[in-house]
Amino acid sequence: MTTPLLDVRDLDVIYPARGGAKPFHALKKVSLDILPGETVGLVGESGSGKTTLGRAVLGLAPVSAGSIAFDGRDISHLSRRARRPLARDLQVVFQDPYSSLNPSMTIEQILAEPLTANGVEGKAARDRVRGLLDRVHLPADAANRLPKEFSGGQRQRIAIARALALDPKLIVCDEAVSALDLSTQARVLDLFIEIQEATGVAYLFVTHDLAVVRHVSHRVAVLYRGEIVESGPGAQVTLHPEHPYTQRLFMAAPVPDPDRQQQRREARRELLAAQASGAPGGGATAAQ
Ligand SMILES: Nc1ncnc2c1ncn2[C@@H]1O[C@H](COP(=O)(O)OP(=O)(O)OP(=O)(O)O)[C@@H](O)[C@H]1O
Repeated sequence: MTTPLLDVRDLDVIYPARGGAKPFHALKKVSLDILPGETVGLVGESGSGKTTLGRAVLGLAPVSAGSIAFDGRDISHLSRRARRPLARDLQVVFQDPYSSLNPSMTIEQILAEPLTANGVEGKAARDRVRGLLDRVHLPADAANRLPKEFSGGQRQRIAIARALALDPKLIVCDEAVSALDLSTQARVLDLFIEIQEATGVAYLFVTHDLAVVRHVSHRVAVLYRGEIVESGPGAQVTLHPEHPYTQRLFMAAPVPDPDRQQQRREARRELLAAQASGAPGGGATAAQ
């Protein structure tokens, strides 16, 4: 059996009380693993805790109970300093390509920064920057330009190139295509897949967008109010969801195939009718 690259076990995240608000229990006993080279899509409605899980993996949210192991090592409670070397293997691509790149740095400087911090300098760094631009299908002369000279999709390619600079094993993609228009989204998603096929990188793909999760994920986990209510192979969870919350989530999502859309409408009507009559499997759910 392959050892997971990321192994989250019984994770609780409780945000401390602040400004008169009570502590907030954002994740409850969440378990999830990602194998090397695999994409796990994490879906759920707004506020379900998706970003919190990504942030906990990155050391940006408090681990109140449970554990997070990466590449066989417990990283649940590392200090900032102890975490630094992890940046080689564990990277992130955020949603907003407009705020995630330093506007005063050239693309070469942006891409060279993680390289320099890891002792790759001079010609080796310049060659690597050229290779990274090529990897994300941007021209070599992009190196001398500033972020403001690029479109949203191109900026996201630059953010992806930066995440790839040190050949990471896992990238947390937090709503990484949500700010892009649909056709740009599709091209950037295809780029993620192409990069994975070429490098073997794994992704934790955090998204509220079910079309996105269908497109990229080998496996899907569904979060509802801080708990994973269903997980399994992508096709199984997205096409034949078992948990009533997942059924509602996916049936409410538009899909491009009109036949499939019709099937979903009918299945949704049946489910709602079953819920209204209190039939088994149609009513008492964690979603209520
Ligand atoms: N720093 C924080 N302090 C207190 N509560 C927080 C904090 N960050 C998030 N929360 C709360 O935790 C819950 C989960 O938030 P989170 O951002 O993880 O959800 P999400 O599923 O990613 O939502 P969205 O899709 O809207 O980004 C929300 O109720 C949110 O208000």
